Amino acid sequence: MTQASASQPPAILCIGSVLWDIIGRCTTEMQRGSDMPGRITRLPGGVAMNIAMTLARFGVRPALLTAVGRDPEGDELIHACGHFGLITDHIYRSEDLPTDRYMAVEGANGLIAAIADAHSLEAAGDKILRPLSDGSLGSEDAPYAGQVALDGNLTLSLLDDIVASPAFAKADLRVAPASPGKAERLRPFLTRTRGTLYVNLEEAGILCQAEFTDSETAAQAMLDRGAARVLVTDGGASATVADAKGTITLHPPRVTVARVTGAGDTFMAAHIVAEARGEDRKTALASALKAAATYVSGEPPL
Ligand SMILES: Nc1ncnc2c1ncn2[C@@H]1O[C@H](COP(=O)(O)OP(=O)(O)OP(=O)(O)O)[C@@H](O)[C@H]1O
Ligand SMILES: Cc1ncc(CO)c(N)n1
Repeated sequence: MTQASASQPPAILCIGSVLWDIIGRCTTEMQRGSDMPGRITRLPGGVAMNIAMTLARFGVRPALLTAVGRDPEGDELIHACGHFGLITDHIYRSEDLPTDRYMAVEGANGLIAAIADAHSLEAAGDKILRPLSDGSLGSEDAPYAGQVALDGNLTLSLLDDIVASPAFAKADLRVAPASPGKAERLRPFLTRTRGTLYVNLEEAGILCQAEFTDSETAAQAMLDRGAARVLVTDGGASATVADAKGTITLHPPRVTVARVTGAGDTFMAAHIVAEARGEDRKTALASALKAAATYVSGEPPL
């Protein structure tokens, strides 16, 4: 695997959770208390990692900013990140914090339950951002001016610092909630009118304390609450991009659904890449919808 030279800035930074996903899968339906045979896998995961891996599939080479322990699990995770072509040089390696983990149980009836243990990421706090001030990726005089994908596993207080920090003043911030349960953490992006938010209809509802039935109404409500720019997706139904220039709503192509988990990450990564290619608002939205629909249909994206 090739290593990026120190002088070559990464195309995009992915900041947030990078951890081991431990997923138990069972092919029959499960309920609370079920004890079933199945398969248990361990894979690199975390929202920042998932976005980075998806970006890498689209041909860009992201750098990760996260906390990873100096334990054997951490060494293995760093090695796995390198295997996917991700830049790991700027990751904060903690002596005393263990590598984070996420655990989910999936039955034939979908996700039964999941626990995200991102305590080390939370405990590391702004230490993960040091490369943006120590000169390796940016400094006070020359803040990082590229694209940044942020994940909602960062604490509300760190997200709040990021939107206000001079280190991010020039960055093109793109934010995704980790889960509907953590959507609340994105509130700083509403109050500070900065960045681009990628949410599904449910997450838009949580952020606006409302219930929406279509992406356009949800996107408009997010702007009314202070968001600078927002993309709202709604599965096989419409998706909307909205900012001060107005709103555009398009539908994804109709596909047969083979898998759904990861559709949101694919949409976000494809949209970031489309805009980096210089596509206009409508074309970039159409590209992202098509890539995510293709992913959902089970074919490789693009
Ligand atoms: N049934 C579908 N038919 C066509 N495209 C789909 C379908 N479901 C999802 N997609 C594509 O994926 C995009 C994102 O889907 P969705 O709104 O379900 O995201 P999400 O809820 O964040 O996904 P995730 O399951 O990753 O959390 C949609 O805008 C669309 O392009
Ligand atoms: C922290 C965390 N890790 C992993 C996932 C799924 O990969 C998630 N939603 N959140």
